[in-house]
Amino acid sequence: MSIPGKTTEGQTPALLAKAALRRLAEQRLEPTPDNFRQAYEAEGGLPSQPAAVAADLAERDHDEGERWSTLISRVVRGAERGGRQWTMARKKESLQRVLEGSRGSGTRLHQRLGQLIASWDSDTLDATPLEDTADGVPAAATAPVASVAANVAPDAAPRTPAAETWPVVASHAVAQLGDTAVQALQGPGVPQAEATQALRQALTRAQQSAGLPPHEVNALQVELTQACNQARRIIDHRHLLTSQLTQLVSALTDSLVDLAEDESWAQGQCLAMRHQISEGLNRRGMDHIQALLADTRQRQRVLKFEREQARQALKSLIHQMLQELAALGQTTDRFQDNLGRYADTIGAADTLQSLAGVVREMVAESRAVASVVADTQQRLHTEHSRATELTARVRELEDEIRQLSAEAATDPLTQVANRRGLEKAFEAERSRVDRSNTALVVALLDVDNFKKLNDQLGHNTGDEALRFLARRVSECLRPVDVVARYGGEEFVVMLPDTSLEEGQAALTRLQRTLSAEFFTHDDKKVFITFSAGATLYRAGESMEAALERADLALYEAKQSGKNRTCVG
Ligand SMILES: Nc1nc2c(ncn2[C@@H]2O[C@H](COP(=O)(O)OP(=O)(O)OP(=O)(O)O)[C@@H](O)[C@H]2O)c(=O)[nH]1
Repeated sequence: MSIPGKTTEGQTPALLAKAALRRLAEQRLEPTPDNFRQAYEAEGGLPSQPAAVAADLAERDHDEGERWSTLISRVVRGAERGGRQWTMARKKESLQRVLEGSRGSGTRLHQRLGQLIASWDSDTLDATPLEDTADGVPAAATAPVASVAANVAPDAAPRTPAAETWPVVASHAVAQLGDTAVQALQGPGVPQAEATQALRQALTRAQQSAGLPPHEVNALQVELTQACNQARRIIDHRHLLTSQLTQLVSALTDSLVDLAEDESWAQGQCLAMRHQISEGLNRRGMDHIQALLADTRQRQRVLKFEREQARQALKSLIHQMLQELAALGQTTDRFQDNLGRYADTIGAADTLQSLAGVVREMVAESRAVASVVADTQQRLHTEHSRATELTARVRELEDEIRQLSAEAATDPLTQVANRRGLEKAFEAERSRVDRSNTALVVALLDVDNFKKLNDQLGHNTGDEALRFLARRVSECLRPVDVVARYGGEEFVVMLPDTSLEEGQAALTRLQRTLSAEFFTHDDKKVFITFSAGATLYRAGESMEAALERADLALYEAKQSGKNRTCVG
């Protein structure tokens, strides 16, 4: 610090120093060298900045001017240069935002302008052609625009600077999307392995791309686009295969009808399969149809075995009867022969005694023949009854097997109608409503907290709960009402000739009844409730349309506390 020897007012340096210390004390400032110098200069009426400081400031000012003029030249050049992603309008808009968002700080303004220009610089006209997104913005432009927009957004509530968050989010997104794509590509085959490897490599390079020069960024973008196109081709191909597979299964179900031993057996199952396929491939539907087919197959196998046994028994019975008849024939033939012999003997008999002997023989033999005939008759009668029984059983079994096709319309677990049965019933109800112009309530029922029940008491108890519910609903409603399992823990109920208010009241009554009951499973008492949504069928609409409204009402019932019926 330089202290001048004498002031203009003739005060000595010692006096000035004392006055400076007093000033510091009055202003409660610490006696640091800078504070003391300023107080000393103030007391002495000296210029407040020494020449060295002024020179220093002038130098800094010059540097600052240089820095800004370089930056502004870059802004001007950048603004004049065309770009693929950074259009003129976008550049103008971003520049505006940077200026508005950094008004309070020159340093920040400088820094953000620098970032913005760097982003413009990385956008060159020879970049790889990009695919347009639906809203017309080039897909690859989204990332830089988003990142810069985030960087230059005006400050609002305190938040982490976008420049710090964006790389973290982007890196996370790349990792997650990469994993998802790689998983989607999984499968045997060289193309899959190649596409997976290409995608992995491109993504790894993308994650390490921070600070790459513009031309390398462009190369990386090309690599990423190629890897994604390769992956997309494989996934598209998979979609195609799935739809072809669906068509194939559909064609197979048709030909199964022709190949089946008895058309009606296969027909029901094939119709159920075809119906399921037409509804689209979903996991629940596929599980359902597989269970249905497995159950039907198993029951048919048992019935066919029984029928075969009955047929065999009938065959051996008929064989036995033929033997009996043959044996009888032999006996009667022999008797016939003997009768001729007896006639000769009687003709030649010359004494009463010899005549009596022949007659005795004849009577004995005819008694024996009569007894054989009676026995045979008795046996044939018994065998005939047995054969009649067996024939009836074979017919019965064949009827049962045939009936299994009808059971493709019945849910094997709950024994109420399944979807196919429901559709049939709906068609019948619909034409009845159209004919008689009466009201039809369509309701969707859903067991409450069923997942919890399954989790806590086991899947078997869950199945039992569904059986119990289906039984109780069927018992409590009128015989004309239709109950069907819609899938999982959902049931559809159709109440013909019923107003919406009556339908709601009936379902609410059912809910109260059920709330007071329980079923036992493995010695445990199990209580279940259900929520319902009901709607009035509107003439001409599809079942799905009515169920959609019922579903909305069901949602309301669930949301408003469950175990209740809402209408929609
Ligand atoms: N035991 C058994 N469970 C089934 C069957 N079909 C579906 N489920 C189960 O039913 C449960 C349905 O659960 P969610 O859809 O979450 O419904 P929730 O637990 O009843 O909940 P809320 O409907 O909101 O009351 C799932 O756990 C399914 O696995 C079935 O045939 N048997």
